[in-house]
Parts: sequence; structure tokens; C-alpha cells
Amino acid sequence: MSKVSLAKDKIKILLLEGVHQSAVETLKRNGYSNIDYVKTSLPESELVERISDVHFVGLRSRTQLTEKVLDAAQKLVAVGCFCIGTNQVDLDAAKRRGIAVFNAPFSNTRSVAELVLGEILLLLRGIPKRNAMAHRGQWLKSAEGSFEARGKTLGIIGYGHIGTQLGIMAENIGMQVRYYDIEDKLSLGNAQQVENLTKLLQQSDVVSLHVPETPQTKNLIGTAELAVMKKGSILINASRGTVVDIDALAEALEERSLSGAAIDVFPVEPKSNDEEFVSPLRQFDNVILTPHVGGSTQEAQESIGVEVAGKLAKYSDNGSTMTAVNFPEVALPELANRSRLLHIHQNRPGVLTQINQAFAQHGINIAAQYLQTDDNIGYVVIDVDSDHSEVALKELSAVDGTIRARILH
Ligand SMILES: NC(=O)C1=CN([C@@H]2O[C@H](COP(=O)(O)OP(=O)(O)OC[C@H]3O[C@@H](n4cnc5c(N)ncnc54)[C@H](O)[C@@H]3O)[C@@H](O)[C@H]2O)C=CC1
Ligand SMILES: O=C(O)CCC(=O)C(=O)O
Repeated sequence: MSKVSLAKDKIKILLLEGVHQSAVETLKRNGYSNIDYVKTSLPESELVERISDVHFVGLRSRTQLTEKVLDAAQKLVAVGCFCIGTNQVDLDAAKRRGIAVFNAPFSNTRSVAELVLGEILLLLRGIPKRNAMAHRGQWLKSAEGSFEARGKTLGIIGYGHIGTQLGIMAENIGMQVRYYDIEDKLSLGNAQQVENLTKLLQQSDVVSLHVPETPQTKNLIGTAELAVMKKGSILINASRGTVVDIDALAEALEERSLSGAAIDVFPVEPKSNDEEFVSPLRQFDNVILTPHVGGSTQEAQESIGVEVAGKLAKYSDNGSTMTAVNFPEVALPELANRSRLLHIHQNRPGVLTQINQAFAQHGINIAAQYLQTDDNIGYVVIDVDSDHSEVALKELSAVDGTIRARILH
């Protein structure tokens, strides 16, 4: 159990994977200067060492925050994923340790949608193949296999932030938009929800995946699904590498049942830009292969830096967990002339009663109390008169079921 109550310059922050400088600037603007900035991800063994005295860590999609790493991170208070996906973090293990995890749910979505739109146009025209041939000195001037996007059907799997934006853009160039989602969704523009995946695959000239990595989306597109896609259609995956069975896709491309594909994410991705990229798809001229850069634009990275660093600073400054992905969400007002204590505990009956009784016994007046729980943990924030803060922390720390207790101010 930790009881962090530190001056801001003692709060140690490790930023990995070259997150945008806007993150550093945002943290500094909020008074956090003890920042270790690393341009790459770190292998587990090095991360275990580097993270041991760190209070906040920031990462992108390459860094694996496993239970082993979290075990070594005895002082860690929160994690900032400077991206949308949080599958690189063991969220449950973090929660069990009272570590809140934040991400940037929107900031790079436009960038992904734009990239996919560009890929749709290029693939429908057969450009990747013509481009590859021209680089080899060959000249394929022909309209064969070259189509306009206008009037074609785009099937979107996962109609969330990215899927909806892509749908609107695609309609603007005259495509018909259909989508499949496990939830009932509000259709934007003229898009139509289709009742099952098979129907979507059968109807679409281009299929684009925008689902999260979950047990249900693992190999969502495999041999059976590729077999029902229209002959000559196109598959795009800029979601997660686990969603498409790459060997099955390679087979479909070999058999020419698909006319092309664009893949940005892979089951195994190189850990650094120095590592070789290995994939059965490398052999195909009609496949656009990109190194997981769907969200990698200056605009997206800058805005992610501000957003996630801002969330870390806010959690550190006032305890707000709004938009945390693994934690009960508590929105908190600014604190003036009082002390604020945070208590993270196992969600079992009687914890709040214990806290309130202990405070009453010691004459600690509770100026404000905020509580949210989920199935596993409870998060209670208590404002008290500053004279009582040390006693209050001692009492909070002694409560049965405490995971963490700390004073913010
Ligand atoms: N290539 C890249 O650089 C990037 C990739 N991503 C990936 O894109 C994914 C989607 O991003 P957003 O649109 O922002 O997420 P989102 O959460 O807004 O939308 C996801 C949609 O997928 C639906 N869904 C979930 N499971 C499904 C299933 N089994 N079948 C059909 N639909 C299902 C959800 O109901 C939701 O509507 C992210 O989870 C992330 O993994 C996100 C940003 C950048
Ligand atoms: O930019 C990155 O490192 C990962 C982007 C991504 O896949 C995400 O935001 O989920």
C-alpha cells in the first residue's frame, strides 16, 4: 500500500515511445518537471528496472505493461496510454493495485479515417500494384481492375468514432455505406446498419475494420469470412492485428479472390524501427502495408499529448478519474483551503462505514466526500480540514480492504 504525498518536483514521470512534446509541455505547465523522456519502448527487463521509482508512466502501443512490470512498479499511481487502444496494459492487474489507466479516446480517430479513405481510393484504382511495378521499371498503363469509388459499397465493421467518420467521408465521395456493429447505433448520413457480419461481407466492395481488440474480435476475419466476401473486393484493417487471420488473408490474395488489401496492424509488430518486419503479406504488390501509423500524424500526436498529459496532471492534482478506462469515474471540483485524501479499496460491504466511524472518533470533519465503485474496487475522495489530514490518512490506511490511501494536498 502506498501513501504518496509529494511535492510536484518529486513526482517522477516516465514518458516512453517518443510521445509528442506537447505532453512534456503540458506536464511542465502543470508544475511537473521530473520527467524522464525515452524515444523508444523498453523491453520488459529494462522496464522493470526503470519503472520501480516512477509515479506516472506514459506509453503508446508498443510498451507491454504486464503484471510482472506492474509488480515492479511499487510507486506507480497512474498510466497514460497516448493512444486509443489500451490492450497493451494489463488493466485488471493495474486496477487491483489501485493504478488508474487513461487514454485518448478521440484524438487520432480523424487521422485513421483519413488514411483509410486514401487507401480505399488507391486500392480501387489498383495503384499499389502499378506503383510497385513502376518502381521495378515496369509500365502497367491499363484501366483493367481500376474503378471509381462512386457508387461502390463500403462495409464498416465497428461503427464507433473511427467507423462513423469514415462513413461520412466515404458518402461524400459517393460511396454507399453499410455497417455491422454488435450494438445498435445511430446511423449518420445515409449509412445503414446490417444485421450480421455475413450480410455485410456479401454486400461490400470494400470492407474496413474498426473494432477494438477483444476476445470476440480475435480472428473476426478468417477463412470462412474471406470466402463470403465479394470476388475482387478489398479488405482494410487499421484496428488491431489480432482481428484478421493473416495466413487466411494471404491465401485469399494468392487465390485472387480479393483484389487488394491495406493492413496497418499485425499480430506481431516489430518492437522498434530497427527490427525487421516479417509478414506473409510482403510478397503482394496489391497490398498496402503500413507500420501501424493509422493515428500517427502531427495533429493527432500533438492533441493526444495535451489530452493524456492533462488527464494525468488532473488526476495527480485533484484526483479526478473521469474517462479512466479501468477505474470508477469520479469528477471532482477544485479544492480550496482544505486537504483532499484519496482512498482506493476493495469493493466490499462496510468500508465506507469504517472510514466514517474512524473519522468521527477522531473528530475529523468531512467537508466533502465523493464515492464511485465498480464490481471490484471503490474509489472514495474525502476533503477535510488541513489540520486533520495526517490523522485522516493514518485512519484511512488502517481500514480493512485498503489498496491505496494518499493525501493530494
Ligand atoms: N491503426 C492505428 O494507429 C489506430 C488503431 N485504432 C484501433 O481502432 C479501434 C477502433 O477505434 P474507435 O473507432 O475509436 O473505437 P470505438 O470504441 O469508438 O468503436 C469501436 C466500435 O466497435 C464495435 N464493436 C466492438 N466489438 C465488436 C464486434 N465484435 N463486432 C462488431 N463491432 C464491434 C463497438 O460497439 C464500437 O461501436 C481501437 O480500438 C484501436 O484498436 C485506433 C486508433 C489508431
Ligand atoms: O500511435 C500509436 O502508437 C498507436 C495508435 C493506436 O493504435 C491506438 O491509438 O489505438
